[in-house]
Amino acid sequence: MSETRIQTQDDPRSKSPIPFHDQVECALEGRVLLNDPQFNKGSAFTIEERQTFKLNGLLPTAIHSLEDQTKRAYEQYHSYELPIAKNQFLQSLRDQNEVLFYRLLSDHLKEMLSVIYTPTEGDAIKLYSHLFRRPEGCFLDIEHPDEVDDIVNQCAHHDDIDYIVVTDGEEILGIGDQGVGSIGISTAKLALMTLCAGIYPNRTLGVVLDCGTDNEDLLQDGLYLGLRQNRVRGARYDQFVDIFVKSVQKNFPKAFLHFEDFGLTNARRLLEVYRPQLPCFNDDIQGTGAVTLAAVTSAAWVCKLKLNDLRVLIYGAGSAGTGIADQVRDAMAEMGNVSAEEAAKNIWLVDKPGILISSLGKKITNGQRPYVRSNDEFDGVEHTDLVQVIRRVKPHVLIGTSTHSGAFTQNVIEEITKHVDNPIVFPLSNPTRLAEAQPKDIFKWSNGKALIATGSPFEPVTFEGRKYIVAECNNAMIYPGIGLGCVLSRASMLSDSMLISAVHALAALSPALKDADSGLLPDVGDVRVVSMKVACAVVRRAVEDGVATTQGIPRDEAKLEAWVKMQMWDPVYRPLKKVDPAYASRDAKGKVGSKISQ
Ligand SMILES: NC(=O)C1=CN([C@@H]2O[C@H](COP(=O)(O)OP(=O)(O)OC[C@H]3O[C@@H](n4cnc5c(N)ncnc54)[C@H](O)[C@@H]3O)[C@@H](O)[C@H]2O)C=CC1
Ligand SMILES: CC(=O)C(=O)O
Ligand SMILES: [Mg+2]
Repeated sequence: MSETRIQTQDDPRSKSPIPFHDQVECALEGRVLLNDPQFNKGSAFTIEERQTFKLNGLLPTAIHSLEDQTKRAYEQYHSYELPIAKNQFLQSLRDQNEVLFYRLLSDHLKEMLSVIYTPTEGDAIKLYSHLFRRPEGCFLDIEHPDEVDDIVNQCAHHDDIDYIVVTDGEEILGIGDQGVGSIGISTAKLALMTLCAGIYPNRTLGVVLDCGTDNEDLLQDGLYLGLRQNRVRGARYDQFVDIFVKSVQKNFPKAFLHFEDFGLTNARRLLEVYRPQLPCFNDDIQGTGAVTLAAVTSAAWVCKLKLNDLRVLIYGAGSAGTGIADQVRDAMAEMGNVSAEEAAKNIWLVDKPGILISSLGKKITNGQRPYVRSNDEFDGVEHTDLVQVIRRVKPHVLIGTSTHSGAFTQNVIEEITKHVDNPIVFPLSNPTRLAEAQPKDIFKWSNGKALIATGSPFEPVTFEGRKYIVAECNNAMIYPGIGLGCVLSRASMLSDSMLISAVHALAALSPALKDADSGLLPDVGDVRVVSMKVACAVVRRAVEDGVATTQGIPRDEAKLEAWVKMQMWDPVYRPLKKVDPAYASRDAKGKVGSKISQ
């Protein structure tokens, strides 16, 4: 939306990278206005607005508040039984009235998060070509690279885009290659950016790079909406991604680029290529690494152990697994004042071939290489037998990022419990059905000793009358705050130290610091406050690292918090100001002509 700014020179808002919003300029009227989710207020349009924007006769007489509308929408939400139907209801609300959509979700975040994110969004992505009604986001296909630049520019609502999520759809939320339907992960991650961190919804862009799909079910599906061909790989793929990134740099030089759910062969490689070139981030590698390190840090406090004394075993050494390994290694190195190589000795990786040892040679990926062990260390051990590996390593921490449902068996949990007082066990694979173990089983098999966090939400567990809150260790707890911090500081890059600052800020909010059974990470219902605190830590570190380009960022802690909060978008209706279409900025016009909806 285009905002009218009313400021004095001393107003702290004059130094804000995100414009302040007293009023919203709008050039639309009549049905076109009602059909635009960005401006539509439905029954909440005032008498004056109904007159000014030619809405009389297009709405029932009564004027309702946003609170009334939220009540009605909540009732409607509950008239659907299946999570996927609830997901589709919320999607249609988002298509109709953006403020109401975000308000409903903000008021019921804990209840609805699993419906708009993992696991239900994974089902919606899988069914995308069958449930499709209205496009949302930006679709770029590898057969038309010369159109990328124009489309990227046209798809944006606003000339100033703050945050872009892009996926190529190869490894979606633990359910593999989902082709063009993966647009749903970009738009879902953006919805969370707005909900959890107050990023302005119209200053975001969700993108899918349609490079084909290797998912046979999709290729055989007559209703499939993407490119019906196998994935393009190699030089042509790299060129296509590069054209997209260059287009982002050209059209939206201030934007932060978030890579999501790229496949194993590309995720880390692309991050390494683009990290020095523009402010960007891979959520599955860095976001997952950061949130997991925060949960491990908080578990170490509970166990009264130092982080760098922990032995960590990671099962499933792909993007998420190696991202966690890197983050934990770097934190251990910093804390112990030792080299990364030395710190890596505390981390063991297991993948399909079993424990990663040097004789695996070319099967080892670049991301796994720092953690490869000598063959001798595992002499006499069946390399693919997790129980035997645990017997040899005696880990304090066991993390699952494998998509191998049930891999943490009773024998596995009993074995780890033999060697340490409180095993730290995180089955992080999504969706729920792919978790490496059920928290209630881990708790029972460890005699209530385990400290547990999961990738998808789980109910609290009980053992002998004791109730234990299972923390949701999902990157959604941290990437919104990191993203907000980068956007507000207009950081030229996301440095490693900014990530570590984000981790410390999150870990410091752990409820387990006060009560060991109350969860290793804050409750998802508190994520907005968490994001604000994480953003402050990221902004502060960006200034210290000299990568912040925003001028006049407050140094004082309380002022910094106020400055961050002030720039977070809230789902409330703002007065609409009529502007002449001929003079309106692009965002005041809403979607026009052939623009793809966002
Ligand atoms: N909780 C969170 O915040 C996050 C969770 N995840 C979840 O982690 C899982 C993995 O995601 P990515 O790392 O992106 O995928 P990926 O494909 O990059 O990595 C998966 C790894 O697990 C390995 N693997 C598969 N089956 C195995 C088995 N039976 N034994 C040992 N290793 C096995 C694969 O070879 C691969 O190296 C997914 O379920 C995903 O949803 C991913 C990102 C964030
Ligand atoms: C949470 C997430 O990013 C994933 O499962 O891929
Ligand atoms: Mg992901």
